[in-house]
Formats: sequence, C-alpha cells, structure tokens
Amino acid sequence: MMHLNLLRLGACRVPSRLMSTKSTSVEINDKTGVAILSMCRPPVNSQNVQFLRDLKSSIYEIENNKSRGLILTSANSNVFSAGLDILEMYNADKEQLGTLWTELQNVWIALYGSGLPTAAAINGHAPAGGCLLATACEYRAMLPNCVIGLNETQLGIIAPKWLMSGYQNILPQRLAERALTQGRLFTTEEALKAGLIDEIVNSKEEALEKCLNFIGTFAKVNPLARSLTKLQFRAANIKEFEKIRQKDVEDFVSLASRPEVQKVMGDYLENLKKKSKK
Ligand SMILES: CCCCC/C=C\C/C=C\C=C\CC(=O)SCCNC(=O)CCNC(=O)[C@H](O)C(C)(C)COP(=O)(O)OP(=O)(O)OC[C@H]1O[C@@H](n2cnc3c(N)ncnc32)[C@H](O)[C@@H]1OP(=O)(O)O
Repeated sequence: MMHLNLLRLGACRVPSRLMSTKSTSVEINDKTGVAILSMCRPPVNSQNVQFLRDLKSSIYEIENNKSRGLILTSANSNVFSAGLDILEMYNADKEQLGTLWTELQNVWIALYGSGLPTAAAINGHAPAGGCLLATACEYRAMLPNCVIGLNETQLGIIAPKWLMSGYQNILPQRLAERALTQGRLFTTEEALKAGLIDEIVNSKEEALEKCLNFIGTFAKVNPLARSLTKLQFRAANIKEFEKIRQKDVEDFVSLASRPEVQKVMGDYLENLKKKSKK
C-alpha cells in the first residue's frame, strides 16, 4: 500500500528527475529512488543500433545514479518491443550486422548483469529481442492478450546460448528446451502458467505498481549483499558469454549475411507489411 501511494504521488507531486535519449526516457522518482526506463521508438520499439545504444546508456546511467531499482517498460500502446529491427538486418553489409549484434549483446549484458533489482512492466507484445529484455529482468508483470517468447527457430534461425539464459533462469529445463525448439510464442495466460511471467495485470499503471512492489521487497536488504547474491546466480552465464562474445558476433554476421537467410528476412518483412496494411 505504501508503495502504491508513493507511485501515485510520483505521478503528481513527488519531484522526479528526468533523463532522455532519442529513443528512451528515464524518470527517477526522488522518493522511491526507482527509475522507470521507457522505450520510445515508435511504432514497435524495434531494436536498431541507435535504439540499442540509447538503451545501454540509459541502463548504465540508472546504475551509476545509485537508483534503488530499474523498471523497464514501453511508451508504445500495444508493443513492449518487437525485437531486432529487421529493416536494419535486411540488405545490410557485414559491418552493419556486426555492429547491430554487438549492441544487442551490450544491452543484454548491461541488463542481465545489473546489480540493481530489475523488473519489466510488459505493456504489450514481447517477441524475440523483446522477450530477451524482459527475461533479463528479475520480475515480470504483463498485460493480457499479448505474446512473449523466443521465436527464432520459427524464423529458421538459432538463438545463441546467452540469448537463452533468461529462459534458463526462469523455466524448468524441459519446458525451456521445448519452447525454444518450437520457437513458441506464449500468450500472456500461457506465460503465467509456464512461469515465464509473474503476474497478469489490467493496465500499465498496475504493471508499474507491481514492479515497484517487487523492488520494494528488497527495501530492508543490504544492497551490496543483494547485488552480489544475484550476480552469483548469473555468473556462470555471464562468464560463458564473455568467453564467446566475439565469436558470437562473427557467427551472427556469417548467418545473417547468407543469401537464404536474407531471403527469409525479406519475405518476413513483406508479410509484416502486408499484415499491417490489412
Ligand atoms: C526474420 C529473420 C531474421 C534472421 C536473422 C538471423 C539471425 C538472428 C539470430 C537471432 C535474432 C533474433 C532476435 C530478433 O529479435 S529477430 C526479430 C523478430 N521479431 C519478430 O518476429 C516480431 C515481428 N513483429 C510482430 O510480430 C508484430 O509487429 C508485433 C506483434 C510486434 C506487433 O504487431 P502490431 O499489429 O501491433 O504491429 P504491426 O502492424 O505488425 O507492425 C507495425 C509496423 O512495424 C513494423 N515491424 C514490426 N516488427 C518489426 C521488426 N522486428 N523490425 C522492423 N519492423 C517491424 C511492421 O512491418 C509495420 O511496419 P509498416 O508496415 O507500418 O511500415
């Protein structure tokens, strides 16, 4: 209840500091010390190089400002994030592909490896890279009638191991293996049943409130002890990622630049465009 009041106050009277980049905005409530990081790259928060750089710098800014926690959400009405910007992968040269993948890695490690309590207020669809961001956080509240999941195999591509880490942290191995091999997109209701999200909420406000309450559960826990404990759980995945990160970029570039993969992207884009015109 106390957190709810603080959140309400945050909307009107409690002073808050604002920071923004071209495609993100950050509001830190001075009373709760919690930062709300909103992704705002219309129409679907697709992740291009600039967006990923903005996201990374906002995450580090929040971390360096000694905020008490980070809530990730979207400023768009029905999409949390549509994942990598396919327009930026289609017909791109190898250097552009390498830069895009490197920036995706950078954002993932910034969020997954953050010592702060992190929560995702998933106020819309979260396929692929959108799911990656949500599952890098420690807690998820999601609106009904949306989808979330790693659908890479449906697109004929493979999610590397680090990209699967969020799933592996959250889902039982058998379920994670099945969902990843199927490239399954879970509805909100299925995601709750599977344990991929923690709560279903009826509005973005309620999602933010649940996230704030989650972060509030650490109010009496020593922040350093909390952070080191969290990172001990994530250390093996992070270490493994650091070992392969350069090779992973090379593998991605080699896969994504293959003519048959470029053709899949072109067809996929065309279908998306046809669907959006209907
Ligand atoms: C595709 C092959 C990739 C091969 C790459 C090779 C290796 C990569 C290895 C792994 C990488 C994985 C990470 C990824 O993130 S790949 C991206 C996968 N993303 C998706 O599959 C999501 C696609 N989008 C949707 O399903 C829907 O848009 C969504 C449910 C998110 C929202 O639906 P809604 O009905 O609200 O909106 P739309 O009308 O569909 O879209 C509006 C507008 O936005 C464009 N758009 C949507 N998604 C993307 C995107 N990911 N990139 C670029 N543009 C996107 C869509 O085309 C519409 O544009 P316009 O017609 O209005 O101009």
